[in-house]
Amino acid sequence: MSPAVLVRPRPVHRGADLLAAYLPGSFYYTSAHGSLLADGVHACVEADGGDRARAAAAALAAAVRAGHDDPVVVGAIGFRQDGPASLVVPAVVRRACAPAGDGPTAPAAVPAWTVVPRPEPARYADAVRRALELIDGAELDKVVLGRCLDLLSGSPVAVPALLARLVRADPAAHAFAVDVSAPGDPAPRTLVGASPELLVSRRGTEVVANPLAGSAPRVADEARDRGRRAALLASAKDRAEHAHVAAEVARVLGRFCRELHVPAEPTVIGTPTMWHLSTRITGRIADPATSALALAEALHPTPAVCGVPVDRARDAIADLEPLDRGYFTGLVGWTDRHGDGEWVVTIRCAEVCDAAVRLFAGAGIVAGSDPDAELAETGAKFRTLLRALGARER
Ligand SMILES: C=C(O[C@H]1C=CC=C(C(=O)O)[C@@H]1O)C(=O)O
Repeated sequence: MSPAVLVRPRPVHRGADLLAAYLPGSFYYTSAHGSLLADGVHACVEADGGDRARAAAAALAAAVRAGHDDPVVVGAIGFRQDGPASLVVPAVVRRACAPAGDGPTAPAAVPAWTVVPRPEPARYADAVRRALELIDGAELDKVVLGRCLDLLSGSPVAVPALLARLVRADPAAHAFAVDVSAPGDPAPRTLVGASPELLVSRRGTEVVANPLAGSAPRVADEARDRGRRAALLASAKDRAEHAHVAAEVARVLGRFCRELHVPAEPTVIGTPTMWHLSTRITGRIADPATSALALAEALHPTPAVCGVPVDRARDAIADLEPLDRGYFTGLVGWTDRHGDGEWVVTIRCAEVCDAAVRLFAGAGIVAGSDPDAELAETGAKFRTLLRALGARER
């Protein structure tokens, strides 16, 4: 007689089905490694002001004791340590090994959007000038300054259709949708985006981070587009901007890894809208108790979203950016009870609440940055979301 089946095979879903099943309130995440759709709340993970990795590990252990057979912590953490966070152990998690893949996507309806830049573009360029003064005065080496676009439509935004367009537009991106509703919100609030930047992943002992910094907007003409890519790779200013991030990510991961491979030179990766300098760093974790979320918390905020030195950059951001970033430039992802997981930098994203959408884009400022070019770069970064929303590009 054949032995009893002790392990029930976990249902494996199709990536496209998980995307189709997403509804606001769920957590959705997809990358080249697969997709995850999570529903309901088994437990909230609370950790005021940090050590969320420890709180997540405790919540996962409690979920196992309560009989949850495959608990995962999913969610988003804001830019500031004392900022917002939305982390839960969901009641139900469905996974697909493959990403969402191709599939039909209804073209974006073309609603009449009212668009308000915050701050005004000229004020953003002024803030970049002031950051350059701080850099000239040797107070800072790098700071990332962001700006927002507030869009208002005549009717509520269909978040599932927006998410599907983001996933289909760039299957290589890490696309996500997270419920970030807060008390006082007039309607459910969703953080939705397609980040090109892997903060860190851990699978077994393998650790991967893929910092990006140093960017050029893409153009339709192929020859000019190739020229921009080559110019980015040759740009001393962009290489310096990138080196800060790669060095800091390598330094932090070096504390946790027994092997670390850091390529000496950046490469260029492309999204449909941008070229970016990229360094793929790989390592082997020294202590298996260090979870993907613990690594992510140690790395955040990297100089891809904050700056160097980090405390002065934080102060400069607080002084020079008129809006609180909230979840923008934080992290989104998941971690499981084995410590495996994947966390991305919360960029190329928007918060959607009923008919209102806030987009965020930032750019790294270093010696040699040009305020108008940084304004144009942030404008180009908005295109990921503007295209998916069917709004006019700016
Ligand atoms: C802060 C953003 O991008 C960061 C990540 C990649 C490249 C960046 C840059 O070239 O400035 C930024 O550091 C954003 O897209 O909003």
